[in-house]
Amino acid sequence: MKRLLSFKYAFQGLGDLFRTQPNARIHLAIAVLAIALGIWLGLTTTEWALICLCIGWVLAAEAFNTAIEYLTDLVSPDFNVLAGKAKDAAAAAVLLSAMGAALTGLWVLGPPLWRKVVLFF
Ligand SMILES: Nc1ncnc2c1ncn2[C@@H]1O[C@H](COP(=O)(O)OP(=O)(O)OP(=O)(O)O)[C@@H](O)[C@H]1O
Repeated sequence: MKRLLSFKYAFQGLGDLFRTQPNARIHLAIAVLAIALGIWLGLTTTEWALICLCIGWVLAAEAFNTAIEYLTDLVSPDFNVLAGKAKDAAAAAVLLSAMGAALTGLWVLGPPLWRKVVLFF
């Protein structure tokens, strides 16, 4: 029962993430687009594994960033240089993960997409 409850709390966290964080919603929309493109392009198993890893990685970074923002606001509601640095570092983690995912997405989806475009014309 306790195990089941921890899943419930995790899903509560997911709900809060997508309700309160516009950036998480943007990343989710990009993930849905990448999955739709992947289905259309007929990716291989390995390519799907890379896309799934990237999606999980970026959304997890968003969740950690949100957790750090909440904790920072709790611990330091007033201006504090260290609080700012903590939030900036968390935001940098999201940026780095998104840049890695964007490059991987280009690498995996780019060539088959290009072939489709060339075949079309
Ligand atoms: N308590 C604070 N003390 C000092 N600087 C802060 C503090 N809170 C926020 N900042 C600065 O303002 C920036 C924006 O903080 P904010 O809490 O608005 O995050 P955000 O822009 O809403 O992030 P996200 O868009 O990822 O939700 C931080 O990255 C930090 O540089």
